[in-house]
Amino acid sequence: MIEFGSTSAIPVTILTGFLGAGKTTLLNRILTGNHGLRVAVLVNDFGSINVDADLVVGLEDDVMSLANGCVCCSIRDDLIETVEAVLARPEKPEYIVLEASGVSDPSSIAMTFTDQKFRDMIRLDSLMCLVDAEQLFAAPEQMELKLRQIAFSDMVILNKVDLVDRAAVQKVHDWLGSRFRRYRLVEAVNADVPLDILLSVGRFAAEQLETTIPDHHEHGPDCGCDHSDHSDSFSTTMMKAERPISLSSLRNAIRKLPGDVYRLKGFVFSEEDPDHRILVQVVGKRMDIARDGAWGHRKRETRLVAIGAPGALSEYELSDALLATA
Ligand SMILES: Nc1nc2c(ncn2[C@@H]2O[C@H](COP(=O)(O)OP(=O)(O)OP(=O)(O)O)[C@@H](O)[C@H]2O)c(=O)[nH]1
Repeated sequence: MIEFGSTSAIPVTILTGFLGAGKTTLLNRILTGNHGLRVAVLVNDFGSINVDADLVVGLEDDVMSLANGCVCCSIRDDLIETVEAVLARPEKPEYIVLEASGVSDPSSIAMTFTDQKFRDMIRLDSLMCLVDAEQLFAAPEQMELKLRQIAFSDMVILNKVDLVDRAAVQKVHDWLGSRFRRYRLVEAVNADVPLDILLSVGRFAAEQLETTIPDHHEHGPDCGCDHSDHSDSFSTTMMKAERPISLSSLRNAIRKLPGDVYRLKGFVFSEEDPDHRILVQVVGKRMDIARDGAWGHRKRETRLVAIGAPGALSEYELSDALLATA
């Protein structure tokens, strides 16, 4: 049985959910919310560029970035060291929020936070899972992971309900209801949920980690293999370019990406608007390309990261696809 820390322990909220479900969006809501807490933020991106850390509002120097791996496995030690560093700060945080990578298994992360080592210092408050109402049934080969992310959480935020009709929302409810005996769910648009169901709710219960994962008939029963570093299920590819690229060509190239590229995100130095950073967000087949702030003192360059099935895209193919047409 896992023991909880003392009541003076710093609460921790973990945000989990599949790639692109809305974790950073929720994190930003928490950070801009009216709670008056000194929050330490840990952001984990599976790819080698931590785009998310760059998108966290107003805390440029205060975000602890964990990139190039997943905190549930390959860079778990980095997570432990980062938590130790946060706890050693002269001005201790009053709250810790971790945005896990979209490929992570939350049970392993929860175990890090409930470890004896941190017993009196931190207390796992809640493990929240963002679910993308539009994309939940996309990439059925990843359903086992999506189920694990939901199963180990104490709250599901069914996000992006603006992108689907009520019948599709009901389909998600029915699907969850047929797999989980009990679950808590709140629907949201842009992860807009009340702060009082997010922070210091004390919902996490150690029993969550003993949950059995429902069968996922979409892809047969659990294969039982070792998902130790996700390399058997995911690959990540990065692209950097210093010369400006054409946005219209980029749009065309993105439309042609293979279907097993689940996520593409990053910043573009564009021909059309060279003074502003362009933010690219691709989740499944949905693409959003929008003007971000001025480059200011930042280096003008394109940095994009793609995550997909193993071998979905080589570095060469990504650069070729995105630059050849520039
Ligand atoms: N239409 C719509 N878009 C949303 C909503 N929530 C988030 N988005 C968009 O979805 C994209 C992905 O959102 P993020 O918050 O970056 O998702 P994430 O889970 O942090 O992504 P990863 O860290 O890459 O796994 C962004 O373009 C968001 O603006 C929503 O409720 N509705």
